[in-house]
Amino acid sequence: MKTPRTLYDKIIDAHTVRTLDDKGLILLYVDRTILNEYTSPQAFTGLRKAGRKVWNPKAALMVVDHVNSTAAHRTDRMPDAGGQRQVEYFAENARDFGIELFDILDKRQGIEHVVAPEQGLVMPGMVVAAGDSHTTTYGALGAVAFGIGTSDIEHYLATQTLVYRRLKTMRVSVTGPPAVGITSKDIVMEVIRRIGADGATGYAVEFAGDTLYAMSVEARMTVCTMIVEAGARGAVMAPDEKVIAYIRGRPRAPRGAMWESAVESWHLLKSDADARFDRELKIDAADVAPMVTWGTSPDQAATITDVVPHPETQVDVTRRKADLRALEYMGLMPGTPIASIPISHAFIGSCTNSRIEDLRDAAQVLDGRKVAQNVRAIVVPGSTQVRTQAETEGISQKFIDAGFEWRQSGCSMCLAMNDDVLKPGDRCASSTNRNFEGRQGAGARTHLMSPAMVAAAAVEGHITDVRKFRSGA
Ligand SMILES: CC(C)[C@H](C(=O)O)[C@@H](O)C(=O)O
Ligand code: SF4
Repeated sequence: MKTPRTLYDKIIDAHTVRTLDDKGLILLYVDRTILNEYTSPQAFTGLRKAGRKVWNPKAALMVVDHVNSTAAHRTDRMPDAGGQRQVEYFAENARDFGIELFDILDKRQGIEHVVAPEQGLVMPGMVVAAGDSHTTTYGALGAVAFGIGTSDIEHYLATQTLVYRRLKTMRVSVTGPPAVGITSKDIVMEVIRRIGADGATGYAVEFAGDTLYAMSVEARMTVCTMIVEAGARGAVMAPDEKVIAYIRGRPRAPRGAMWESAVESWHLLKSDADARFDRELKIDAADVAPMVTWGTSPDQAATITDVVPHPETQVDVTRRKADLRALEYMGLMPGTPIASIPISHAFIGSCTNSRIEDLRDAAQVLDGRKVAQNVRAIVVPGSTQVRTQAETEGISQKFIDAGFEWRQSGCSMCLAMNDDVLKPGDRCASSTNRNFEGRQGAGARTHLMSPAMVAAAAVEGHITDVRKFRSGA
């Protein structure tokens, strides 16, 4: 009898070129990569020095996303000289190595993790590795996907393979209907709070359970993106009919007979019923409430009805110290209700939460309301296509009417690598995924939450419970 296998193991087995040791080290075939201007330059320099070519230029796409401006009328000039050099070298590499590039003025440009699914470049059963940790996003489409470092990018480009150590497997099952107004962002933040910022280190996480399958593919991308913040080095979900419908007809999706046979094989992609996972986590969706981070690590989070915790109640000494330091950086007193913390900025964007349905959800909260006077609110669509669609649907107008700045796409204020940078002491309600010290600018304070929660905070001028803005809540 065959040993039952997890979906992760099935996909990795199907891509194993050679076993390199008896502890899970393998030579792994990788189907595709996406390159950005920030992590790829050294890889190309390495190839140039060694006089190597890219093995299969068609299996890569280059997208500018981290360093570019998101100004409404942007040009192809980058905000600073460093970014300009990166983008110019990026274009030179695209030309010299024959790889397709979506540059900053291309109407298909955007954050790589939004663009690749949008183009139909990622499909179930694939292995996708790319120079950005949030590559795990593609797990939502049934691919095993993970971030790699610069030397691995070079190895991949030259050979289409990686020296890869198999991960342990963790299944996160979320079941039952969520309470009204709860998003997949709240669910993944709750998972991270429970298992900790290193809880998934060394694991590939498979998301399972009816809750996420009842949600859209975009909502599933949010959980697969953000599980990186628990240390996961890979994410995957068995594809269902929604995934197939999502991919059908996209520019790079197969067509005709190829499509039919692909779909047939995708139906087989699931973990065996009795497959054993190294770790299991079960969450009842009804227990999840809107989540907000109060600290400087994504697991320093609380529900909207909680208060900022008292570090002295923390038994673990290391965690107590980390909590104290975080509260100092965040300028927060223990016992302060989360739903009273004033903000100076509101940011909706990032690969975690900048897809069309995130914008629709936030716009619904904003409908007929205004951003509080002392708040600067910014919305940055995940791609130029998302931006165009939001304009067609009238969503952009709702943001503008409420007092949000309507921007061009890019990573923007998710990280201080372009001109969207906060000042020391600024406090931002943010739909992003990282709240590290200085992430949005030196001395700036980040509170992670769902896009709808950011919209609600923007309106009230302080962090607040979005459920009171929701009809039916
Ligand atoms: C710049 C890049 C290396 C980085 C990542 O890998 O995640 C960035 O996208 C981030 O979100 O911090
Ligand atoms: S949006 Fe943020 S998390 Fe996503 S790739 Fe860009 S910088 Fe990284």
